[in-house]
Amino acid sequence: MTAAHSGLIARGLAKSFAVGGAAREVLTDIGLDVSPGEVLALTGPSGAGKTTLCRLLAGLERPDAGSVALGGRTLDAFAPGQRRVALMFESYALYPHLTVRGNALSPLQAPGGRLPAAEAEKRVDEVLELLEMAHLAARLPGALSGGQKQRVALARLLVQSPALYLLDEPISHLDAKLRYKLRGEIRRRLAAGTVPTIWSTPDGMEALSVGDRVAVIAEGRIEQVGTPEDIWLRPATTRVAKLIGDPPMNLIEGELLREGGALFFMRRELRVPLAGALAAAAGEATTPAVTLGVRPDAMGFAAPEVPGAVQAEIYSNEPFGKHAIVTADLGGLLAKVKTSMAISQRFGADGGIGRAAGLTLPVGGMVLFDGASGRALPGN
Ligand SMILES: Nc1ncnc2c1ncn2[C@@H]1O[C@H](COP(=O)(O)OP(=O)(O)OP(=O)(O)O)[C@@H](O)[C@H]1O
Repeated sequence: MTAAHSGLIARGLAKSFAVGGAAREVLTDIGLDVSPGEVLALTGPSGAGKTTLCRLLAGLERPDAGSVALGGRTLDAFAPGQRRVALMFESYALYPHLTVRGNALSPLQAPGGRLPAAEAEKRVDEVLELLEMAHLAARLPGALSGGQKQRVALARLLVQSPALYLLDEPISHLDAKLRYKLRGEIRRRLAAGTVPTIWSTPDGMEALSVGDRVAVIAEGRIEQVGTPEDIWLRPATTRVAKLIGDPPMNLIEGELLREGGALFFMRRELRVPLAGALAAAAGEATTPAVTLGVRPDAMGFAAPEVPGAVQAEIYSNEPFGKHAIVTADLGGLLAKVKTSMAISQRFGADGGIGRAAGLTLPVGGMVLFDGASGRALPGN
């Protein structure tokens, strides 16, 4: 394989595992490009194949098909130790007999990564400080919490100067405060360098926040690769739409209806006029069955009698302090609306469960998907 750039290039990777005597393909035709200094966030549900893909790239598993190049050379014949890949294991794999500092220093004392002692110590100090672990430097892993162990594994990764960083769920076990802080700090550090990074996480919002680009994987296939904005505004499939967002996009199955010159999306009493890009997308539909995607923060509430408001009933009302998630029942169809606390409180002290409300739909900010394949219609 000739490399088009000096980052990571993977083409046609496939992997099966034998389960109960039969081969089960867990990765199919995976292609990825990660440029030098780029952070590619890899996100997908549990079991999608994220860890297996990281293991293939690190050389810990052999692919059944496909090829990997890094820094302009093909890695396929290289053993893990020859690949200059820094992999942070989901299971941490710490040395139990070494202190936190000893674990963090270990890659800098190994052949291939060795640094002069003073420089190695300095790098470890700096990374332990960044990860708020300096005060635990003399502890053994056995005396650490799960989140602290995860930070030791992170430290051991960040001290290295590899040709590729692979971070497999690097901050999943940290408390929320540290997770928010470190995802920014680590991203900043990785993005300032020239090493390509893959950051795997099941959390779609974490992926949007850390990735220059995001690759969404489901059932062993890449569903979409794009900038965080692409993935957010133009999910390629309903699967991607279901994985991204807190809460994710509302997906409403319905039908297209042409009346006079106008196009509508219909689902029982819900009737949404389609204009602009949505009308163009609707024009590409091959069957009337479509799915309309609406982000929870794109919808609003109005009094039920306001003309154009969709008649709904409050199903649940969850206050989060800064905003609220109100679930509206549209005649058996539940839609989540992300709204302000002030509006959610207007429904009453009890949350207004069962009260009538009007739901207003956005003019833009919606996506139409083909009802059968779940793929976004061209033109969205
Ligand atoms: N050694 C193995 N033998 C058999 N099946 C395996 C093996 N390793 C992984 N699998 C299967 O491959 C699929 C992908 O697993 P993988 O660990 O790569 O997913 P993941 O996306 O990393 O999930 P998680 O977020 O839960 O870590 C799963 O169905 C898993 O059961």
